[in-house]
Amino acid sequence: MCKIVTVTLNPAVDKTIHLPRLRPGDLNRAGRVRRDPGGKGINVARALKQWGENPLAIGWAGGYPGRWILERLEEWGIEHRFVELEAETRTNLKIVEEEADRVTDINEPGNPIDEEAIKRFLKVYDAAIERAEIAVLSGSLPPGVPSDFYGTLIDRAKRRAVKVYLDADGAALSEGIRRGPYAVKPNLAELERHVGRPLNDEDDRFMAAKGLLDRGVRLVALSMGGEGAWFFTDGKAIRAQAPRVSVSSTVGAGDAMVAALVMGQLRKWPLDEVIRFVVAAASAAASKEGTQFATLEETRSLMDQVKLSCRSMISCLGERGQ
Ligand SMILES: Nc1ncnc2c1ncn2[C@@H]1O[C@H](COP(=O)(O)OP(=O)(O)O)[C@@H](O)[C@H]1O
Ligand SMILES: O=P(O)(O)OC[C@H]1O[C@](O)(COP(=O)(O)O)[C@@H](O)[C@@H]1O
Repeated sequence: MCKIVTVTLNPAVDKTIHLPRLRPGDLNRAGRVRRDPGGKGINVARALKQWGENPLAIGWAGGYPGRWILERLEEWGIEHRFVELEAETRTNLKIVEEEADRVTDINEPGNPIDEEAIKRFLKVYDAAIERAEIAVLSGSLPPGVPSDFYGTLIDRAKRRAVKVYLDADGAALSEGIRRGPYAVKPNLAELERHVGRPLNDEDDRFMAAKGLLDRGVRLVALSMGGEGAWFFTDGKAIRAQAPRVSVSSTVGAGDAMVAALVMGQLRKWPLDEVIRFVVAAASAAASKEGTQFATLEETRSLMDQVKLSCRSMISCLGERGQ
C-alpha cells in the first residue's frame, strides 16, 4: 500500500546543459548535456524512493518523452499510474552557467489536456487517495486544466482525511491555498506573487505566512535559495540556515525539500529534526548535477550544519498580526 501519492500534472524531461557563460543573441556551444525525468511530483517520488519510502506517482504522460520517463520510474522501482496521452510530454531546458554560478530555467507550457483526459485522471486520483495518508500536489498545470484544479484535488483529499502538501505558483497556488491544504512550500518569488507585493524583510514574510495560516494551512515552508528557509507552524517561526555546499544545479532543490518534509512528518520525527533534514536534503540536491537527489547518508551528514533559530509569531507580529 502506498501511503504517499505524488501528483505530476505537467511532467517534463529536464535537459540540463552546461556553458561557461550564456551569450544571448550569439552562438553558444554546450559542454556537458544530461537528461533527467522531471516535473515536481515525479522528483518528490524519486527522492522519497531513494530514501526508502514507497510512493505512488500519478499524473499525465505523453508520447515518446512520456514513455521514457515511465521507463525510468520502472527502472527505479517507483510505483506509477500515469494516464498515457498521445501529445508529447514537454522538455524543460536548464542552463547552468559555470562561470556565473547561475542556473536559468526555460520551462515549456506543456501540451493541452482535454476533458476526457481530466476524467481519466480523476478516476486514478480517487483510487490512489482511497488508501493514502498524504497527497503531494506540485508543479504547473498544463493548458486546458482549470486554474482551480488543485482546489478540486484538495477537496477530494480532505474528504478522505488525506493531508495535502502543495507546491505551485501563480493562480494554481493561490486557488489551492483557498481550499486549505495542510502544507505549502512556496519559494520567496512565489509567495511574493501570491500576496502581490515584495516581501523585503522578516515582518513582511511573517505577515504573508500568517495570511496563509489564517486560511487553514497548518505549515508554511518558505524557501529562500542559498539563504535557507523559514518554517511557520503552530504560532512559531523557525529560521533554518542552509549549509554551505558546492552548488552544481539547484534544479530539484525545492522538490527535495517537499519530499523530506513529507517523510519526516510521516515518520513523526520532532519538528527541529524534520526541519534540519528538509534543509539538508534541499542543499544536498543543489550540490548534484542535473535533477538528482542526495542519498540519505549524504543528507544526514549535512544536518549538523543546519542552524535553527525559533521565534514566536505572535510576539513578533504584535498589533499588526491581530
Ligand atoms: N545556493 C544554495 N546553497 C545551498 N542551499 C541551497 C542553494 N539554493 C537552494 N538551496 C536549498 O534548496 C532550498 C530550496 O531552494 P529554493 O531555490 O528556495 O526553492 P525552489 O527550488 O523551489 O525554487 C533552499 O531552502 C536551500 O535549502
Ligand atoms: O511545473 P513547473 O512549475 O514548470 O516546474 C517543473 C520543473 O520543476 C522541477 O521539478 C524542479 O523544481 P524545483 O527546482 O523547484 O525543485 C523540474 O524538474 C521541472 O522541470
